[in-house]
Amino acid sequence: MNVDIGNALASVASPGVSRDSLERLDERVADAHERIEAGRANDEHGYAALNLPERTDPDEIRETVAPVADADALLTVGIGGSALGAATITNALAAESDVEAVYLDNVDPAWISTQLGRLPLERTAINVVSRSGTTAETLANFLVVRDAFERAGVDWTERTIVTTGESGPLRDLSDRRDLPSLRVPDGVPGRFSALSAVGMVAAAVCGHDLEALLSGAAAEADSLAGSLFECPAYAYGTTAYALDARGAGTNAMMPYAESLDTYAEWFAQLWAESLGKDGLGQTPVRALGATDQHSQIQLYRAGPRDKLVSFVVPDERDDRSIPATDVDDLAYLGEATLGELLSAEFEATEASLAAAGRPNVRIELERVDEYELGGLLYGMEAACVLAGELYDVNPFNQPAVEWAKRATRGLLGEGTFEEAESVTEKTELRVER
Ligand SMILES: O=P(O)(O)OC[C@H]1O[C@](O)(CO)[C@@H](O)[C@@H]1O
Repeated sequence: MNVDIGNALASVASPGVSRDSLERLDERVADAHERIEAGRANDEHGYAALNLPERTDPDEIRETVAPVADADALLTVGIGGSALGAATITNALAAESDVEAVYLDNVDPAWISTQLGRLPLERTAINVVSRSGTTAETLANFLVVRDAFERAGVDWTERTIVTTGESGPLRDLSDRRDLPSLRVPDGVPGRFSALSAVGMVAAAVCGHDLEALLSGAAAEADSLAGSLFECPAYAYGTTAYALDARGAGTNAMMPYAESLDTYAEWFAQLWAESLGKDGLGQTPVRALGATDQHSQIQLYRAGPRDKLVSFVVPDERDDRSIPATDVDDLAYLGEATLGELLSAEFEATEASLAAAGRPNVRIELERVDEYELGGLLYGMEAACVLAGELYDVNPFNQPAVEWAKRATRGLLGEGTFEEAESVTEKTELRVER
């Protein structure tokens, strides 16, 4: 990935960051880079995720998924970082695969039943992913999926791949049933695990090029340097941090490729769960170009000056011509292609924000393929770790999510939890029709 931060400079936008401020921040980037490299060298928790390009073994992953190589559909049962990385890869590359990748990353009963009802279970592989092995939604969905396979007379043990930690209920089940399984590498938080077996099992079952994904990530890793002016990932992380410090508390991630829609969702978890700490953090918002030009841009251009817009744009894309028309007013379209229209829309929207003095950053990819995706995922993870250093927060934990998990377990009778009692003591001011 390449990054252009020109439209985030104070000479263009407000809030904006001046060149001088970037120069001063670059001294902190040098220190942060040293810290990150030390964390990588010692395989410290979290930093270890930035070693995945050289640690992940594509052969081991392909061997493990070989029993389900005949699948027409892949049902991934996982949530958060145990689904979004894989979904980003397989949804971005869906046009290249004959395998339909479905993600059960919620417990909405009607939706789950619809998915199970429409898939050819006898030719569907099950990919169960949970780092902790204890996540209620994932385990509940897995119990439901198993039951559905059994009712359909399909042996789920023949079609299941498990990715989890070294211990926990899912590890126990996997060992007990001798299921093909892989380990979530130690020290790699869920939202930073797309380039491990967590993201790669789905990519392998869908036939994507694991080596290309990892070498794209490795190239990004090689670009990490002690200056933001030499490292796209750090340039992005520093700019986002600097803009937040100057009032842009919202970061709208707006890829100009339908295939990158899930990437924006993955970014939202990465940015929110990593940096949302100690009262700090920039709120990630998902948007999509050109679609959200017709829903969000009014606000981004004329609303409060509290947003950074982050565009992701591929330079090359498969194209489709717009047929010529005898309607004079539409002649300008008939002479173009959809890709040219989308690129013009992107450039026009980027320029429209700059013209209104609204900060935005461009993240450039050559095209949406395995190599570039690997680089994008790694680059944004490194940008996030760098931003964590600048915010001086721990980007690798997520203690605030545990309250609701305890309350849920209490409400479902799995022991006594004070959080569950608080749920029943809700303050009410009901307004009824
Ligand atoms: O992989 P696991 O342990 O099932 O967790 C799933 C997700 O839930 C979280 O722990 C948040 O609840 C995320 O950090 C994680 O990606």
